[in-house]
Amino acid sequence: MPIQIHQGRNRNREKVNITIVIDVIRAFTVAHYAFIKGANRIYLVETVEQAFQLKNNNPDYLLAGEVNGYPIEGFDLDNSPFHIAQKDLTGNIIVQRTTNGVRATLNWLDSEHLFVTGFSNARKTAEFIKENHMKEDIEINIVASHPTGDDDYACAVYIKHILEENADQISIHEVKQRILTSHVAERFFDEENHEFIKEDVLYCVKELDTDFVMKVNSISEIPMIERVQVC
Ligand SMILES: O=C(O)[C@H](CS(=O)(=O)O)OP(=O)(O)O
Ligand SMILES: [Mg+2]
Repeated sequence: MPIQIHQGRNRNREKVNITIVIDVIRAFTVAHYAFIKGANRIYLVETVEQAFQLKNNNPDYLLAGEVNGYPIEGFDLDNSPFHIAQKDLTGNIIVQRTTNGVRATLNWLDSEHLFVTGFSNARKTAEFIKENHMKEDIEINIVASHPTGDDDYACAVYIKHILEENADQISIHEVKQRILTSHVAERFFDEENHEFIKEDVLYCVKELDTDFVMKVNSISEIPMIERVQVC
């Protein structure tokens, strides 16, 4: 059961059975909260233009995301888990465009099973895969989507430990510390920088006990994240 960790949003290898794309700060923490707040599905798009095109054809869709971390003019939502957590998104369809998490995911659509997660749903995702997909010869690819950020990499190592059944050898406190002290987190703690709020990173390190995982439906015309219930 080879499990490899790959860092960065670009693709480096052939098709695998299972890919888990991680974006802790902040895209897939946002996605997790969006489902908690009632979102129905999340379409993934590469560009801002594609997002606007979808909205033109479907005015009810909510556009969410960022470019290099900054909110996008004309979008309904930014890339803040803290802000998303204040919304009621019951039944809403979201279109997400982000720099790392979404773009990395779009590079792995040919995986037999493709999951996305932040830290908030990492354990649940790893346990779901362990229970439902583990076979001797299965190849698992864990993608830490930020090209240099230790937030995603630390979470990838955490997931790998759970999948390999040696979670007791990793300290969850250390994983959280690595996220909090990653260079990606820095600007959220900079009090001079009003574009970024520390609450976001604090939300990103909260492990939540929810009853679903986030799986990508890649045969849909536009790839989308769906909520898969865990028994
Ligand atoms: O908005 C974010 O937190 C980041 C921005 S970036 O990594 O600094 O470009 O995007 P994400 O795709 O959520 O990592
Ligand atoms: Mg990120």
